[in-house]
Amino acid sequence: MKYDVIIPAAGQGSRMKAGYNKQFIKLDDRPLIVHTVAVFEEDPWCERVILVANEKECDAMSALMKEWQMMKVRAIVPGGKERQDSVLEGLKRAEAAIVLIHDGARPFVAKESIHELVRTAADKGSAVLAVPVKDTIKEVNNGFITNTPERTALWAAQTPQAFQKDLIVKAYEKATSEQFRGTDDASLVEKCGKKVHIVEGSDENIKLTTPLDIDIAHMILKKRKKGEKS
Ligand SMILES: Nc1ccn([C@@H]2O[C@H](COP(=O)(O)OP(=O)(O)OP(=O)(O)O)[C@@H](O)[C@H]2O)c(=O)n1
Ligand SMILES: C[C@](O)(CO)[C@H](O)COP(=O)(O)O
Repeated sequence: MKYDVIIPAAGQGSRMKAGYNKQFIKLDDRPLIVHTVAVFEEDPWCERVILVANEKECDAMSALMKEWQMMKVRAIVPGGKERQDSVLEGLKRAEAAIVLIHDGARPFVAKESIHELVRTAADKGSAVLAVPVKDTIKEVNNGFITNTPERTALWAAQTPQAFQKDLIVKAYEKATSEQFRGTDDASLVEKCGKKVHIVEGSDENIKLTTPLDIDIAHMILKKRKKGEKS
């Protein structure tokens, strides 16, 4: 089952406080973005990788992809102000009937999860990886708790998020015309009144967001080298 993947990597990485885009942080021998792209380079189901980069970093990304022989990277396109703007630019270059969208900052997604996600999206239209929430979540206003939602109904969305191409293109068109802003891609499809399916992911599929995540990433890499399962 074939798919294209859009990898938005055009953020600033401001919460990482590295002083430069976190995509270039080295984890063992390779920069973060190379770890992420390599997952798809090595997946026979993946046809094309469309990488979205900061305008000023397109050349640097291109040099990295050549250096690490990431042959499936067919386009490196300049991104936009927010993640949603960057994904929209990437979507213009997608060709396959199934399109995945995956954060450049999530290098540890498992191939088995990707395949289950692709199968579900091909069958049902759209699917996202997610994990059940472990903490109790509070809604807060002006420093006071206003609600404690029932935890069994709460899941934390991850990426990849997978869609039939026509569906996600239409969802992005509608969001653009209605100026709707979502923090993930599925929320744009939900806005169209379509059902999005959940595929249970893994706690290892972290998004490297703050400095502590770098330590966690090193721990995951070490564990994987030893061949340990989570
Ligand atoms: N304008 C943007 C903003 C984000 N992203 C990408 O979307 C993914 C998830 O976003 P996040 O982890 O929030 O990254 P940043 O926006 O870089 O981080 P921060 O919010 O801390 O600046 C990242 O791979 C990031 O590069 C993007 O392509 N274009
Ligand atoms: C898409 C996402 O990774 C799902 O968890 C997340 O919402 C992206 O976060 P961002 O801070 O909006 O980039």
